[in-house]
Amino acid sequence: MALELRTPLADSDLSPWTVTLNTGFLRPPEAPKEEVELRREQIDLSRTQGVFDGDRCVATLRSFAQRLTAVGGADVPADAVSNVAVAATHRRRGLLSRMMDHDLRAAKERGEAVATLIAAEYPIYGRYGFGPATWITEWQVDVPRAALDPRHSAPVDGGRVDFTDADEVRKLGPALHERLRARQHGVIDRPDHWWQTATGQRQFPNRPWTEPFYALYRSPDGSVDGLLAYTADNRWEGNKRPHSTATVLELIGVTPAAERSLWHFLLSVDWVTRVNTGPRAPDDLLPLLLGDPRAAQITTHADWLWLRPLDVPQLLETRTYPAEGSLVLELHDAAGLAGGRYFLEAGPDGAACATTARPADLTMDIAELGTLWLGDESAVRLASLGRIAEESPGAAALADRLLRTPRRPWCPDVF
Ligand SMILES: CC(=O)SCCNC(=O)CCNC(=O)[C@H](O)C(C)(C)COP(=O)(O)OP(=O)(O)OC[C@H]1O[C@@H](n2cnc3c(N)ncnc32)[C@H](O)[C@@H]1OP(=O)(O)O
Repeated sequence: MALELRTPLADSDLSPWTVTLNTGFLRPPEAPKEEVELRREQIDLSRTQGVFDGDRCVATLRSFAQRLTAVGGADVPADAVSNVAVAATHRRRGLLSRMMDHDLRAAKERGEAVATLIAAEYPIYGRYGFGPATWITEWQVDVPRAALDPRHSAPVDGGRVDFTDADEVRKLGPALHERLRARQHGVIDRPDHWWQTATGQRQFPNRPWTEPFYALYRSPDGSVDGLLAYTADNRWEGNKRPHSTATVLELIGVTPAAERSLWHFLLSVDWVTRVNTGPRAPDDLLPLLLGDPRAAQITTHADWLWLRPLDVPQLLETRTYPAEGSLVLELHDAAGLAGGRYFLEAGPDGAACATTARPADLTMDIAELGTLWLGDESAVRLASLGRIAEESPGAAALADRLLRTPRRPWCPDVF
């Protein structure tokens, strides 16, 4: 029997679709009523695909509209790809390729500048034109060794840290996050339902929920500049010695003072002897805020947000550039979505990008532009690896002067 790709997904298909997704993600192979209800509210069925073998759902993929912050703080419309699963009984028959092709073409037609995803495994998505664009580092901090100045448990700048609750987080968090989005490239927007699930107001039935501790940092003028959410176990060693681990679910600050104050606050909570930071930008301030930076051991360092360019002029004209320069980029795109030769003229006052007949300075696959666009990777390094061809001498170094950023991009969210 032919395998049928259904999109938009019918409401009645949502239950088998959920079972297939959960099975692929090695979660209990069921679709509890509450979970289906939650998905019905949160997902866009018109952008959801299911492949059916007769009555059986054997593959899932969905996308949704997202905003992604470019270098400089403006954002671009993105096609966020998520919930990709193919039943183990039907793997390696091209079902992912079929669904991805359908999704990317639809995104291109809608005018979205880029597709985004967080890859379960590194080798899956490069073939579709995605390149890793941001990385994350997780640290585990040995608190006693961190040698913190005990006076720093309260903000040193006249600001204050206060515990708060989920209701207040839902009230104040979105505006704070919008300020983060306007200053940190790589951040994605958060729909209302993100705040509901992140604060336990709506819960997936098969995922255990522990109410976290919340704290807000307020600057001396009273503005809410930082938010911390963490859980802590309550463990003791023999001889009544506390040995608790705090795990950060969220720590965002829109000023260095907010970040510093929230880290120092968390590291001074009594009984906490270990802090797991969760996924941070690799250049997070944390280790250098410690008296002994070696107290922060890296536990994970991994690729995070992957980007697949769909509209090259829109991408290159939306971001900012620290220097003047022009480059001709020859981009190969096997899927025929965004390839071509583009002339970029960029400078601190703005940029223009359009197709051109001029000779190329750099030739690369479209995935490499996905890797370069947020400024994290070096074109010189990619040229050394043979992933970029330098057609005119010095073009890779010029690309680095134009594209790279002093601080690294960071996407704090999973989707
Ligand atoms: C954004 C997210 O949702 S990430 C979550 C991804 N999902 C998972 O990891 C859940 C478990 N895995 C799966 O469901 C499936 O194995 C998938 C979705 C990863 C792949 O689905 P499939 O339908 O088997 O992929 P498909 O047959 O279209 O493969 C296309 C090509 O990618 C390759 N490929 C697919 N998955 C992998 C992988 N995990 N590692 C390496 N290569 C892979 C295939 O070998 C094939 O190569 P070819 O064209 O050279 O023959």
